[in-house]
Amino acid sequence: MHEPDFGVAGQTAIVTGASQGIGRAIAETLAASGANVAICSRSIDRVGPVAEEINAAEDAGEALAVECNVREREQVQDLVDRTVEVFGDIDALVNNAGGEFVAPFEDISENGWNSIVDLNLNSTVHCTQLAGEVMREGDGGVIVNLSSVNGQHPAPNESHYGASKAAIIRLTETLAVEWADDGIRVNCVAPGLIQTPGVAETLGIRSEQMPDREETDRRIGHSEEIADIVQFLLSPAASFMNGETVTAKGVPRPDNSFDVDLGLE
Ligand SMILES: CCCCC/C=C/C(=O)SCCNC(=O)CCNC(=O)[C@H](O)C(C)(C)COP(=O)(O)OP(=O)(O)OC[C@H]1O[C@@H](n2cnc3c(N)ncnc32)[C@H](O)[C@@H]1OP(=O)(O)O
Ligand SMILES: NC(=O)C1=CN([C@@H]2O[C@H](COP(=O)(O)OP(=O)(O)OC[C@H]3O[C@@H](n4cnc5c(N)ncnc54)[C@H](OP(=O)(O)O)[C@@H]3O)[C@@H](O)[C@H]2O)C=CC1
Repeated sequence: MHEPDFGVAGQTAIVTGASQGIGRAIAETLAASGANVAICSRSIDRVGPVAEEINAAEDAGEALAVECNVREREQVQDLVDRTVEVFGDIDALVNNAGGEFVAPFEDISENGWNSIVDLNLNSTVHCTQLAGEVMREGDGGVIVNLSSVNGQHPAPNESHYGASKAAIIRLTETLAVEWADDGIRVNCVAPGLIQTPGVAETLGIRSEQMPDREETDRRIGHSEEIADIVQFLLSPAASFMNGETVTAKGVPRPDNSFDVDLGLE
């Protein structure tokens, strides 16, 4: 009888933006399954405690915390170097760090546009090229990128974010083809609205003010529900998936609306 292998034990995975939210859930999930994780954020004071918590857990993989702004290529190179130094190799990369602000297109300055494209798209390029170099010189690997439903469908006031997340989907598809012969799979996850500190900040509300999952039939997702999909894509069970985008948005929202008042006109 065939038994599916959803495991990641023994893998070394870089997870960007892992001090909170989806990235933290991904790091904790992979480590709980026996993977070693190199996790980063812009502040060692924020990401360090996540690594400490993982390292204190029994029967989990090890965590290395690195202060790294993924918008800065030389800092990403340091993240890659330190991961190889400590764990010996890189098997997986999860390009999770990202963000946005909500604003009408006409009100987004050149710097505002560039900051979101830089944070979401260019950082994914830095991490993928530099960690990908290690994978290509070694025995391949697996990459998972975080896009968004807003990269698949239009949403007002998210032009910069939507454009950067749509580009991530096409980058995923292109690299899956380019790097297939290097033994590298590249896939993508496109979440709907997920309850995280970042979303609460974007919406200008406290996390606990967000509608709870039970309060609405079009509920907001939880970070762990995205982490589980990422683990699947990194596992041997997904060995025949390459260049795909997995959407996770609960009940479909054909009009792409949220059950949250964004406070915008
Ligand atoms: C609505 C539901 C959302 C659903 C989808 C969820 C998507 C997510 O990604 S949620 C999780 C992400 N977390 C966050 O987005 C955190 C909250 N946002 C931020 O911390 C920041 O906005 C940032 C990280 C996204 C950008 O930071 P940074 O690059 O440091 O930006 P600066 O403050 O230096 O500003 C650069 C530039 O952008 C202009 N700007 C900033 N906010 C706004 C705004 N609300 N409206 C218009 N313009 C904005 C800012 O003025 C600067 O431009 P210049 O003034 O021309 O220099
Ligand atoms: N939550 C949602 O509804 C959705 C989220 N997504 C995507 O999922 C990903 C995670 O979102 P979410 O968990 O909500 O975000 P949060 O804002 O809650 O967390 C973002 C994480 O990224 C880190 N980070 C931000 N900027 C940088 C940077 N320049 N370099 C390194 N780390 C950085 C933050 O750490 P620190 O501040 O310590 O640097 C934090 O750990 C993003 O790509 C987002 O676009 C997609 C669809 C929906």
